[in-house]
Amino acid sequence: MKLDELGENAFLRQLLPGLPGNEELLVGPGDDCAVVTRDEHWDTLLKTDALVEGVHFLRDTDPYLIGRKALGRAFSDIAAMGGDPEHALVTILVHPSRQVESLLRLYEGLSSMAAAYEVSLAGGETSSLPFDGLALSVTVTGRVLHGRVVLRSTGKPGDLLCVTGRLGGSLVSGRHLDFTPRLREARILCSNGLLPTAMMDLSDGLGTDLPRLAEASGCSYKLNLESLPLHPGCTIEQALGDGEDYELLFTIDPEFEDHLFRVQGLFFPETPVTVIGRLVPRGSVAPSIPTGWQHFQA
Ligand SMILES: Nc1ncnc2c1ncn2[C@@H]1O[C@H](COP(=O)(O)OP(=O)(O)O)[C@@H](O)[C@H]1O
Ligand SMILES: Cc1ncc(C[n+]2csc(CCOP(=O)(O)OP(=O)(O)O)c2C)c(N)n1
Ligand SMILES: [Mg+2]
Repeated sequence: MKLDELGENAFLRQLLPGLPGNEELLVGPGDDCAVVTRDEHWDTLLKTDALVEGVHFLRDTDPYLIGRKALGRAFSDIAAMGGDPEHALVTILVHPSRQVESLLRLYEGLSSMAAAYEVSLAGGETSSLPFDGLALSVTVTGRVLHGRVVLRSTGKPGDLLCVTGRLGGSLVSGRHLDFTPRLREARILCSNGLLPTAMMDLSDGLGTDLPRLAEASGCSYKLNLESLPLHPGCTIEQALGDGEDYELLFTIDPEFEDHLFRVQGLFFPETPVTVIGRLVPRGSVAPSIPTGWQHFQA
């Protein structure tokens, strides 16, 4: 069977359950990052992410922005676990005809994003690609306080569904190349006595990622489409389907709603938080909403 007949989700459902773990692996495939034990204070987060010409950026995209996006995407996943990034390794696969200067500029982008969060670029790998193109793979490690990691799978029926920022139009606006990973907001949400019950980042679009969080948490969901925080000029369909918002989708106990907005107003008033619905017991009919991005879709 070909991948485009199966689709990304079904392929991963087939692939992931058989993979080996070990005693130190606390959270394996299925969440934004893997979690591994470190010491009595910290757990380690592991993330790898690919960026491919023609899929995530175009041939004429400024390489500086490609570099920033490559690392920013992985940082967004670290944020979604309630952690902080520490080190990065970068693999580049590139056709020999490409300009050296463009790769150096790509590394300026990587370096600027790394430096902004005091992350080391600790090494990587370079290989030639036997056909025209450029692909990058970024692996990032991070840390999270021992026992305080926030998973996708721990939301409870009744919890409020919340998003940071605004949604939609990432490709047409160019925002998919120029976003701030929500590390600061996630850190604040995970301290200050709030601790989201579940969290993930929005890379494939709310229409794909919300059902993933709900399913992982063993819940269904109610979504108030009118409440979605749209980027100016965007439609509800775009907010659900465009993807690459790199915002946080998280759930909290409704008891903490007032506290959430006090904390947001005090510590990150520039980033809105919006309640967009709630988790409900599984069995309730999930609304049918347009889905977002899936690799290998024909
Ligand atoms: N080729 C693979 N081998 C092992 N695990 C994979 C592979 N591809 C994806 N995964 C795992 O599947 C889950 C979903 O992947 P992905 O959609 O890329 O996550 P995210 O949207 O958070 O970046 C992740 O936990 C990831 O580790
Ligand atoms: C040239 C181009 N076409 C389409 C898109 C839109 N797009 C590409 S990948 C993607 C989804 C996110 O990428 P993925 O590799 O699935 O990230 P992950 O879920 O693994 O974090 C979207 C919306 C784009 N950014 N650039
Ligand atoms: Mg994806």
